[in-house]
Amino acid sequence: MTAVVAQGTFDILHPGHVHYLSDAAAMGDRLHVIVARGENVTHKPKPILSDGQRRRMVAALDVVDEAHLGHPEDIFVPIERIDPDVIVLGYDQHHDEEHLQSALRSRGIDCRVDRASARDAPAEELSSTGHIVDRIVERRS
Ligand SMILES: Cc1cc2nc3c(=O)[nH]c(=O)nc-3n(C[C@H](O)[C@H](O)[C@H](O)COP(=O)(O)O)c2cc1C
Ligand SMILES: Nc1ncnc2c1ncn2[C@@H]1O[C@H](COP(=O)(O)OP(=O)(O)OP(=O)(O)O)[C@@H](O)[C@H]1O
Repeated sequence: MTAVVAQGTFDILHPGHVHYLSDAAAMGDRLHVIVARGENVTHKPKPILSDGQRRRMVAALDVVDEAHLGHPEDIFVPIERIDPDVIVLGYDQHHDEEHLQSALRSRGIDCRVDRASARDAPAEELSSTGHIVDRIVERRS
């Protein structure tokens, strides 16, 4: 049984999220998703939806076996509990594979790090939360 971990913000679900999570699910038998706490999202605007709502929406996806809310301070706490065989990063996530791998090793966590593929979105599709929010603001203002 290969346990896989994927993680992200997942604010306002779109087909890009489904692609990432389907890709991650295909790399093992059981997919766990860690949903980032809003307070820890610092590289882009804070999520619109609450931590609990984002976690519940991710949990409702077919490819997801378990969705966990992230730890507020230490990202390795949920990893230690889940004990995955592989962590699958999103194709564009800023986390560095080598750096993450050595941090895992120094915590005594034996797990490899892989990356999901990018997705070719059809032109009419909005597959970025930032673009969906921009479109809403443009249409409603
Ligand atoms: C292996 C791994 C585990 C993570 N676990 C958590 C966690 O437990 N709690 C959390 O808030 N964020 C966690 N994150 C980080 C988020 O997914 C996200 O990268 C972070 O909240 C910052 O968002 P931003 O990078 O888009 O600013 C984890 C990231 C990685 C790579
Ligand atoms: N169109 C896409 N194709 C492939 N993977 C995607 C796509 N959109 C999102 N993902 C993956 O899903 C991960 C989790 O999504 P997250 O909600 O953190 O970011 P996002 O949807 O790209 O948001 P934003 O547009 O605000 O940056 C992303 O880091 C990314 O790797």
